[in-house]
Amino acid sequence: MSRSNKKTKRLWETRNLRVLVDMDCVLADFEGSLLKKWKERYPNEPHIALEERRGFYVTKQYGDIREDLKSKIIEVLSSEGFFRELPPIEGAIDAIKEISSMEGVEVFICTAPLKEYQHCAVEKYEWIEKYFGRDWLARVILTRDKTVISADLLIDDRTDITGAEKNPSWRQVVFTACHNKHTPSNLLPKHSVRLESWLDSDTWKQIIEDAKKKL
Ligand SMILES: Nc1ncnc2c1ncn2[C@H]1C[C@H](O)[C@@H](COP(=O)(O)O)O1
Ligand SMILES: [Mg+2]
Repeated sequence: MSRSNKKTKRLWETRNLRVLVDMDCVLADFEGSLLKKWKERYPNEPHIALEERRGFYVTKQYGDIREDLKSKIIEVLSSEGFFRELPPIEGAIDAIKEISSMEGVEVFICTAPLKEYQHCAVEKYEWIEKYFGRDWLARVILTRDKTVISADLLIDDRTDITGAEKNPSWRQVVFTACHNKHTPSNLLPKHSVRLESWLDSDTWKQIIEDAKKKL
């Protein structure tokens, strides 16, 4: 086979590695910001320190303390500016830009809006435009069912993702967050790997390279 034919063959045979990246607790500091705003809004109510957080839904853990705290937490989460003002998680923006510039890799931001979507959905777009630029708006997937989205990897903090598709095409990279850091590895999704921090670039680069080899 001639050199130019070989190149053509490679172009036909390879496809991009598709990586979905979650926003809350992966790119944006949802939990830290919620705790800060909760204490400001309700200084006389009990709060749950990040070290004490267990289980994905912060709303449930507050509701377990006292039923009415759940609706108060939802009020803070759904208030104007909550999602727009979330600070980025350390190293996240640079890491995602670097992953997306890697040869043969495409990145989409895949995030679930609150059912109280009025501010949340719009502000998620504003946040992405602010930190990634306007071009990235074409890479946003807003869905409450991530199982139906086709990809190779999903980087997400939630450890019990379910939906209409029983066998999602992606393998999960469990991003460590306050609510899942104590979850033992036997309770993590099948075939998942953990990523502790975006600052651990050796690990995320290895995960991407390993996934590329499996294409
Ligand atoms: N830890 C959380 N507790 C309650 N609600 C949460 C938490 N993390 C995210 N959320 C909200 C915010 C989003 O609108 C949806 C799902 O977020 P996602 O990070 O896309 O799974 O739930
Ligand atoms: Mg999340």
